[in-house]
Amino acid sequence: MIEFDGVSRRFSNGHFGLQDVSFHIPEGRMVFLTGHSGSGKSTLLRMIPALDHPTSGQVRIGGHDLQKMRHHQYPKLRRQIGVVFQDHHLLPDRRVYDNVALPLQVSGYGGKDIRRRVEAALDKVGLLMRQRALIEELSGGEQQRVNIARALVNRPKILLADEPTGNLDPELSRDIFNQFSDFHAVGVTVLIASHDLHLLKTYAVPRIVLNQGRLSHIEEAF
Ligand SMILES: Nc1ncnc2c1ncn2[C@@H]1O[C@H](COP(=O)(O)OP(=O)(O)OP(=O)(O)O)[C@@H](O)[C@H]1O
Repeated sequence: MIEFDGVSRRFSNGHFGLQDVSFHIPEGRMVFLTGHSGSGKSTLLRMIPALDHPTSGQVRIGGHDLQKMRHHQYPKLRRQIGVVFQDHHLLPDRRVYDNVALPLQVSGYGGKDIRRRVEAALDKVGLLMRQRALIEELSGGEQQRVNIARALVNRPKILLADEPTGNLDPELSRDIFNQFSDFHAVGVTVLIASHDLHLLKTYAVPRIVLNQGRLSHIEEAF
């Protein structure tokens, strides 16, 4: 499902964000991506929806070689991938509902379908009752849950999250990880970058460990 084959990313300043990284995540698996700050986690995640590209090596998603993909095919790829990235800002002066509906509007869904899907996604993250609230009225944890609902509303095959618990408190962080675990249970392939080792070790989930842009090792689930 997600395959990296000898992937390197060299930036214009000569620095390698990733160096010769290879792994394969089969469909329906949940995997953690760990490593110290600057080890290349975000660089790796950004390549999956083709937001960034390898300078050498291959990335294949669902059997499709991204290097051979044309720009006009990216929207189709991206519709299959839900992302919870730190820089995916919500619109603070718009309602929860509108923020979650946005990807469906972009994909051309009709009004009734949008309502059904948005409500289902908000229900999953426990925010159905807050759908009329403005984003700026929500707590940090609630906003993160809106982010997750927005990433899921297109029913993606893959869910990517980059430090999804940021500086949330431990209880909320666990809540959010449990939600990812639920999506994995219904067949979504889930890849989460996190350096919260304390939290990660409570889940029986394999880990890809990066060190200075290189794949250090893969730890199987205990
Ligand atoms: N556009 C860029 N130009 C030059 N160097 C970059 C660029 N983007 C990232 N880097 C460098 O590549 C390395 C990997 O960065 P990346 O953001 O992928 O790490 P990370 O593991 O996600 O870190 P963190 O946990 O702090 O978010 C870092 O040394 C970073 O400074």
